[in-house]
Amino acid sequence: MYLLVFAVVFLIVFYVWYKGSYWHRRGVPGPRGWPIVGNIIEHFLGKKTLGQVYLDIYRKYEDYPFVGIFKANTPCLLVRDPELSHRILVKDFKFFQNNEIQVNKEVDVLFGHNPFVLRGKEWKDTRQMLTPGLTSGRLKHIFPLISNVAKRFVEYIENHPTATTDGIETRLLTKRFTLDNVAKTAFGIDGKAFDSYDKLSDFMELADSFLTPGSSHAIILQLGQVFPSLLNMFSIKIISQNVEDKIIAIISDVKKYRETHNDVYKDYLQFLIDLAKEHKFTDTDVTAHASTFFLDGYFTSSLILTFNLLCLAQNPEYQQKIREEIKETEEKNKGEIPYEALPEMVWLDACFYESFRKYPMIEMLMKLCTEPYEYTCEDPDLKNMTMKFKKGDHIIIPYGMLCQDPKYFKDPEKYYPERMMEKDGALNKLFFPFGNGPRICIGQRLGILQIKLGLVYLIKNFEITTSPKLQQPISYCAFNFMNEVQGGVWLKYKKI
Ligand code: HEM
Repeated sequence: MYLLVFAVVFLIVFYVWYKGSYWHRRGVPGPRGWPIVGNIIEHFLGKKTLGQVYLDIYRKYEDYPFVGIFKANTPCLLVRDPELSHRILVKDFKFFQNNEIQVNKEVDVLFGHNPFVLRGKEWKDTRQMLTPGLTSGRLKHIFPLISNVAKRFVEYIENHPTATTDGIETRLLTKRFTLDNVAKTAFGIDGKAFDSYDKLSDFMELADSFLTPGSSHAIILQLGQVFPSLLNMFSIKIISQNVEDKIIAIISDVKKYRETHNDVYKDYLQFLIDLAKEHKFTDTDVTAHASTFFLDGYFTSSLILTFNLLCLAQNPEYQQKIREEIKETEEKNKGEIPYEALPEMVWLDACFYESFRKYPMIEMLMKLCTEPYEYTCEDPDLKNMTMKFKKGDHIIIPYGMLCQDPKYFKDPEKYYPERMMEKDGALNKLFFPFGNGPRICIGQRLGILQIKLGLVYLIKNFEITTSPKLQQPISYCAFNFMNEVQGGVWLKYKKI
């Protein structure tokens, strides 16, 4: 009996030691991992986001090009050397083609068609097929639709009962704007997001169930992030059947309407309907691709717009610089801000990217090694070490951590848009808010367009300040895929 107990205890201890020493056995430095929780106990306890836990480790190992850590029971390599990140995303992408998250397309029909979760040839073909729907030429047609939504956005704030008193919770406010944009441009319907001050329209309710902190979708997505094989292993759907059915029904109705009316449409849905004829898609396929636009276009852009407004409310001198730039641009363009003028607005551009840096939407990109690869660090500031990647290795690209590293961004806590005006300031090896390389965000032009247009309309019409209801310094909700502000972002809007 004693022998049996001893053998069991020995096996458990050996197992714990063996699992926990995984990276040491591969010659990679890093903290020891504990059973089940790995190195992310603070995340499980709700004290920190996953990104904040990684940031602590990133800072602790400042001389190393990479660190071996454990995300619960999954060993992951936290890359610190920006050159290695660049090689993984861009130069040597063929060795690291897949994102970590895996979704069963048969089970999760809508999310499963998103290029972000697709792999191999299917990813390549889908991406190639969808990209022409988001070119600059197509966006020019979408521009007037978004401008109209932006006008309603302004009216909504003008009449908002608490705009100048308690302020408006701006995370929800910006979601109203991007939801109406997405409803119009991807679904061809009116999202009715600005119809009420306290209630959500049906479409908004549907959309808000995705990814909103605490919602079942958000929790499942977060679980999928911590335990990457879980979704696939147990055939768990991120988008519930109920939501899926409703979205499919909306698209089928719009499609039927268009088939019986001869009007000309130039939106993204029409691009998909035309594509469907060529590729013999079902309604479900069309809906799935429209949902990619919906999921990726609605949530991300509203979050970035919120952070932009927060930064400008905290730094009114930059708000004023953008206001003057809007005036100058309008004077040159007969009182209008045309599509072509947006990229030329240098203060708008610098403030946009600096907000992105100061408040990263996500802390990291998760990648998988798809073919063995070897890398030797040659940065004189980091240890001269070699990493031998194996197929299946999980990799953390520390996008948000680089943004907060004083080695690369002086006084990272400071909001200083001028840094983005310096040569190569905005997009480079250290700063890649839309990812980089062959998997770079396909919707970045649309994201930039709707955020900048929203900013132009709001800054032109309102003086934006922080409300006493805003909890400062801000903190993030621990259990969320993206960085969501705890307690909301309360800002005041005074009509100019
Ligand atoms: C400001 C808004 C946005 C931000 C910050 C953003 C950011 C990102 C990031 C960081 C990635 C991962 C890139 C990588 O793995 O290297 C990504 C991928 C993607 N984004 Fe966006 N995005 C935004 C808006 C949009 C919009 C509006 C759409 C669609 C209309 C979109 C569609 C996608 C798709 C389909 C992918 C997957 C690409 C692939 O794996 O091939 N995004 N985005």
